Amino acid sequence: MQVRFEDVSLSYDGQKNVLDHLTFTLDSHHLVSILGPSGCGKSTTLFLIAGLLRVSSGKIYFDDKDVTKLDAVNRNIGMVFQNYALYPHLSVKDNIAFPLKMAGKNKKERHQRAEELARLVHIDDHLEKKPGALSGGQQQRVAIARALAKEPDILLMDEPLSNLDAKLRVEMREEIRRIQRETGITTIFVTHDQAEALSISDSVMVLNKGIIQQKSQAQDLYENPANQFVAQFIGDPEINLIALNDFEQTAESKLLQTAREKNISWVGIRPEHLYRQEFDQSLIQGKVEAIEIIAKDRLALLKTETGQEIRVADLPIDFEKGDTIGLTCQERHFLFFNDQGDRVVLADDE
Ligand SMILES: Nc1ncnc2c1ncn2[C@@H]1O[C@H](COP(=O)(O)OP(=O)(O)OP(=O)(O)O)[C@@H](O)[C@H]1O
Repeated sequence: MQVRFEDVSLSYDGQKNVLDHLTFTLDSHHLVSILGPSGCGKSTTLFLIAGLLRVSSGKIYFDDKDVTKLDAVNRNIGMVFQNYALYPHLSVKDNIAFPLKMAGKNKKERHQRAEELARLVHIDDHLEKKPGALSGGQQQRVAIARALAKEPDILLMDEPLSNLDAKLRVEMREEIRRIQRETGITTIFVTHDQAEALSISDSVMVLNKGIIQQKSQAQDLYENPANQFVAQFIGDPEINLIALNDFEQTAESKLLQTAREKNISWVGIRPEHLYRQEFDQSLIQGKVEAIEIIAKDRLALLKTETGQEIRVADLPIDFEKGDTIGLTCQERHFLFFNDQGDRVVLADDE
């Protein structure tokens, strides 16, 4: 089922738009993440799709059907929340079967379907247990199975992995991907965690302050951010935004000269794209302020003479704190931004 917003705005107080004229299409049978910082409007978007909130203006379509005014119960949606929301007094099997009971299905049918779904989410060894006897990851498996019980057209997941520890989060995100692929159900996954969104989604919609910043495939967000916000939000450690004036002019190329002519203010360079270079050929020089080595990750923090901080990742640490070193980067990795934070693609930059 395709989900389409047409110029949708939502205001909780009748004054300020929490979602501001959103227009987007989420493709059928895809897993799409809505990603953004806290308070950007992710859950609000999800609740509008679910029919738990009403738009202030605009229209929502499921395929060609206008569902803007349709109640939640008539939208055929499955929902999974952060806190699982299972019934503690019911067994795993009865939790999964509960929506079918409400729909008046007979016991045999209910149990058959619950067992089938339990197998799908790999919880079939625990059918008779109560939720309290399960781990967080197992409880979330039950919640997913329950959400799928009525064969919804769309599965909505609101930060479903936030309550799990780091290792389990990684395991469960792979599981969600697998379950989505096996069922083919259109899934909309809300998260503030970029690694989560980038790793499991067919496409990612980045929101900030109720406005869509970019909607594209994960790798594209990293390689081709539409603006400074996306460039800074995607990528860990965060991208360096270096004032063009901070570059050493001795090694300046034609591309950087063009950038100056086009009034580029900032050059974005990802920490992993910087490497060491002799002073006379380096783009930028800085004093090493800190070196951080955590397992396989190596990170250095430098400061230029003008006080600009530069993060460098994945480089051989053949220098010490206090050393001044030269750095450079291949031009194909430059990302140019103007003063308004918009991306500017220079002809030579293609
Ligand atoms: N019921 C409400 N009444 C008034 N304002 C609300 C209500 N729910 C959310 N908001 C506000 O709307 C904005 C968007 O909230 P929303 O919960 O959609 O953001 P979010 O991106 O899901 O954030 P988080 O990741 O923190 O859950 C926030 O500024 C929030 O304070």
